[in-house]
Amino acid sequence: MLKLFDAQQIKAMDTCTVEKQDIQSVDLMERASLALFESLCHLLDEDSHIVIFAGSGNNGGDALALARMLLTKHFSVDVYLINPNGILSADCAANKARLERLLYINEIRSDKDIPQIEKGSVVIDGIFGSGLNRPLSDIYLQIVSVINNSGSIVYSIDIPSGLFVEDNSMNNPDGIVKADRVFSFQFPKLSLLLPENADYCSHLTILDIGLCSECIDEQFSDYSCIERRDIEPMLKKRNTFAHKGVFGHALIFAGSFGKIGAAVLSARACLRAGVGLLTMRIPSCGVEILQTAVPEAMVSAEEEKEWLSGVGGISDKMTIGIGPGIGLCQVTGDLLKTLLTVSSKPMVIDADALNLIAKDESLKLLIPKESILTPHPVELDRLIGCRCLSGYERLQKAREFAETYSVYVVLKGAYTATITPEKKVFFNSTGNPGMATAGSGDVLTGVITSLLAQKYSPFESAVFGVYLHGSAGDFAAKSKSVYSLLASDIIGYLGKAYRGIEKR
Ligand SMILES: NC(=O)C1=CN([C@@H]2O[C@H](COP(=O)(O)OP(=O)(O)OC[C@H]3O[C@@H](n4cnc5c(N)ncnc54)[C@H](OP(=O)(O)O)[C@@H]3O)[C@@H](O)[C@H]2O)[C@@H](O)CC1
Ligand SMILES: [K+]
Repeated sequence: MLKLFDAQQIKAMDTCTVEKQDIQSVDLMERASLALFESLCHLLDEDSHIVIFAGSGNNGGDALALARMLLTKHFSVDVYLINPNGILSADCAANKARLERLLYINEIRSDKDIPQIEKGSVVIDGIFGSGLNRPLSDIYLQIVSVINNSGSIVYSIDIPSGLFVEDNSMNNPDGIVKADRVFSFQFPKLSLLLPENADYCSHLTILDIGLCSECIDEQFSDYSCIERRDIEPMLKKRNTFAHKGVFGHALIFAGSFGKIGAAVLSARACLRAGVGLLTMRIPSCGVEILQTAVPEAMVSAEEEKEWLSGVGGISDKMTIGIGPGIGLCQVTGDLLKTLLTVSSKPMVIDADALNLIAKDESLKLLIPKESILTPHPVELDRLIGCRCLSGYERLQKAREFAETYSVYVVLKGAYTATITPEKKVFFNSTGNPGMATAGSGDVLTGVITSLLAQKYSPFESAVFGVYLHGSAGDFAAKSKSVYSLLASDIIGYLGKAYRGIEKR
């Protein structure tokens, strides 16, 4: 699991590593720059012209060390050191001295010194890193504007200059470098996983710079990234003598007139994710459709033709999922209230079930503890009753919600975040933009309900389900492309996603 840290913690681990490994901080900078150099070389052409912008802190120091390394490979390099106050960090000054022996360093002290960037150049952005402590102004704004308007490929060191590590709600969007790729040292930075910052980081590479693991373990963090090695041990092996009764009985409430497709998708996904038995509670208009499309599912037909109004037959043995395509009818809201009242086991709540809860405050208190709620950002905003101005704010509000109601919130997005009742946040690392398509959420509900029915804990059902869903989506995108991917394709690749987890 990759932990995510704030700027102070990063500094503390830096200092701790230098102490524990008995090295100088400039040696750690050399190690970081070497990791960057090796990774970057794969992306450069022999005749690339490289324009490096270095700031006065250690991010600038990294950039100057990188320039020296690129010269050893005979790249054409221009270096601009932005130093309006004439004060450099010690390690930046050390690297300036080393580089000066090999290359003339241009210094930018006023706007007259800002260069035009030659067309076709590759820009390295080493102006500010995790030490940024205020939005950019003056000369820095002008330099960022020149970089962003240059049409060049831009690679940022550690984090795009001008972007804060965590909260950018009060930042100036014009004062942030737009990077084609960010090479982040050791850990991703929280802000790079939030949707409002998508323009500043098209691709992300994490570089291992050998920070001391003891120093990392000492630092507490509420934020982590889930990796495959965290998921693999969760997979429950199947016993030779297993029968369908062992793998749980899911009961999914889904569909309304015109939205029976949502029920079909969640049913198929639930079965493909391995549940033993599945009952679909649907309005009667969907019975033939569902029985034809998913013969493996049982159907509990609602008396109403077009929407759900009654809970039907439920038992304690069943694991409930509710929401895909159910609509917002008052009678369906009443059904949801009854269901929340009579159930004490965790359930999966999605889509219009979340919107119905948002409409009736009293329902929130009825949600069984440890249930899994799977909102997209707009559904989350409705649920908490306010329009969040940033992904960062939304994440904090979702954490408060998860704690207040003792539930797991799966906040869907490019890096879907599973938030626990303890307010811990686990970002997912699989998935792709092709999955931003109709029905993708219905598939996720089916998968998570399936895992919960198979006795995965609510935490495992959420993080494993999200990982599996994303991984199936990645296989689907490889075959169908991100443009043509359908939610049904995700279901089709759930088996391959399982194989991927089971392989090693
Ligand atoms: N993680 C690791 O272990 C390793 C980290 N390493 C690298 O170190 C980087 C962090 O370095 P850092 O702490 O020196 O901060 P960095 O961002 O370079 O500069 C901060 C300086 O800028 C200033 N300043 C701030 N905001 C400003 C503004 N808006 N406008 C103008 N000035 C502003 C502020 O000074 P101030 O003006 O506040 O006095 C301060 O002096 C990190 O990102 C990574 O690249 C590797 O080398 C080794 C391993
Ligand atoms: K940077």
